Amino acid sequence: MRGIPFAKGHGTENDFVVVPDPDGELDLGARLVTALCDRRAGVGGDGVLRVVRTVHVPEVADQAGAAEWCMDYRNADGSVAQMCGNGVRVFARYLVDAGLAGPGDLAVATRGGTKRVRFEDDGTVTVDMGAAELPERLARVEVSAAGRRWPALGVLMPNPHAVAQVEDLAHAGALREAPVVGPEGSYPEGVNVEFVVDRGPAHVALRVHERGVGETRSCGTGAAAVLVAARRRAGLGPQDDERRSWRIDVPGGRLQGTERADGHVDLRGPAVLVARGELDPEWVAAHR
Ligand SMILES: N[C@@H](CCC[C@H](N)C(=O)O)C(=O)O
Repeated sequence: MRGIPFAKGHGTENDFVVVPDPDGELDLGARLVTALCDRRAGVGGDGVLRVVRTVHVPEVADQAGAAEWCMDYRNADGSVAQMCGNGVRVFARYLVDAGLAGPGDLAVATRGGTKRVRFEDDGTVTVDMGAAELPERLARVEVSAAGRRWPALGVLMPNPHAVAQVEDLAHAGALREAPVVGPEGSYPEGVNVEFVVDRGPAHVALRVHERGVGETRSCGTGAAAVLVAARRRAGLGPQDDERRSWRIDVPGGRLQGTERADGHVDLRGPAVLVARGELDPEWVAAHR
């Protein structure tokens, strides 16, 4: 029996198992996703990126005219999320590397809408992440971790984030458990939490605890949410030209975010393919 192909990649050390399934034939249940992401008994990753033609994914099939390929993203616990900002760069890199797309700009369908991707001359990849939403009901949430509590800003990118400005990233503690975000019920579908410190003008650093994963080395949608929160904190809106571009340091590297006048955030960063291989079909069958 032939093995099922896969690749392994990362963007600022937010790592993914990439599983090509062009015609939507793979039964990618939560059990298999969890097993693939297991760092000891599986391939290991923060999530899975299924590479599938958009027409075969009913939730996003309306994007098929704009984007041939859909990034079907799953968190390491098997849950589904709207978008993955680091994942979409790795996904685009995979499409080109596998000959499924040309090397020019391309569009990727996601549950969070169609994303435009651009390959830069220096090898980095820029993604139009769309515009952040800052709902009034999430304007004053609160994050608690390691015995401390901070006010936070809720940002939808479009997946849910709570951004807390802290004095020291170490104050968030070990982050082995999810930070508590209140008031209770603010995020009925769970939340990604970013802890942020200022590093200088238009320069921040963050740590993140991701919904469905735990602490990760980077989060692209989180970085975009942090950029928007930082600009708003500085009194800057999308129309303000001052400090549009920010350096965003994450534990796994550096991202660059730019808020455009239309409110969209362009996020630029690395996209690395590390390995290709075949999954043992018997192992896959045992984890369905
Ligand atoms: N690491 C991702 C975000 C992945 C989804 C997130 N855990 C969620 O459930 O919303 C990124 O780079 O954006």
